[in-house]
Amino acid sequence: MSFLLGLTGSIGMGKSTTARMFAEEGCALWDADAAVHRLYAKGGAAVGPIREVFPEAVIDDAVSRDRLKMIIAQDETALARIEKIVHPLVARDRADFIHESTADIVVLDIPLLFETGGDKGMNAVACVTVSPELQRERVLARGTMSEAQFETIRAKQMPNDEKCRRADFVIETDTLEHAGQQVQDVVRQIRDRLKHA
Ligand SMILES: CC(C)(COP(=O)(O)OP(=O)(O)OC[C@H]1O[C@@H](n2cnc3c(N)ncnc32)[C@H](O)[C@@H]1O)[C@@H](O)C(=O)NCCC(=O)NCCS
Ligand SMILES: Nc1ncnc2c1ncn2[C@@H]1O[C@H](COP(=O)(O)OP(=O)(O)OP(=O)(O)O)[C@@H](O)[C@H]1O
Repeated sequence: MSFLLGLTGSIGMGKSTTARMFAEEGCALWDADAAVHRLYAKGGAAVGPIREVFPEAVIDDAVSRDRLKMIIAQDETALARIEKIVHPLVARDRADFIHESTADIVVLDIPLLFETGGDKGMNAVACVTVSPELQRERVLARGTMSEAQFETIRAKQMPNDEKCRRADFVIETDTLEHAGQQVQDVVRQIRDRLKHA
């Protein structure tokens, strides 16, 4: 059984970038957002259940994220109803990945790890962090979200300092070089632990 390292952090804090650094160190990588993309795509397991609740969110047999964002902006109960459909499907995808993996360390990139109680199933948790100013700048620079959408998502997430307090490792994503050094250090510590276990 692989060592399960949860990787979390608030929106735009650098999870995906840091996750790729873990993959470069030989860890297997599972990405919750990528799982959601597969579930929403044509043939994905979320398409049918979403269509039943929000028929207007499905275009060409795939879930439209733009439509979902419009629905969420107009109806404050919508996100919770979407989550109720999506989260169990994501959990199944993750369990299958862990079951099939042969790597010594599996890194699970999960934005809502603490919010959904997923941290309990991990051997350790790493949290990425950066200043709120840089976070905002990075998210808005992507151009995929308005300021209001960013604030809605951020308000729903556990504050980042609390996530960092609860994590076993904190990785500061101020520069790529600094983050890379911290990733190597975390991997070294875990492999040392596995050697002596
Ligand atoms: C709201 C949606 C349509 C926005 O899509 P979009 O492509 O613009 O953004 P993306 O999915 O990359 O999300 C950006 C970031 O927002 C945060 N976020 C996304 N969904 C949620 C949520 N339900 N609660 C809190 N934060 C969230 C995460 O940090 C995520 O990484 C999409 O995120 C969605 O369908 N969310 C519901 C499913 C879900 O709960 N996903 C979270 C991972 S399991
Ligand atoms: N260590 C770093 N140094 C400099 N820039 C970084 C670093 N990590 C991430 N970034 C930049 O910050 C932005 C957000 O990073 P990334 O997409 O990895 O965040 P995320 O936490 O996965 O986002 P989300 O929660 O929205 O999915 C990107 O533009 C990325 O290039």
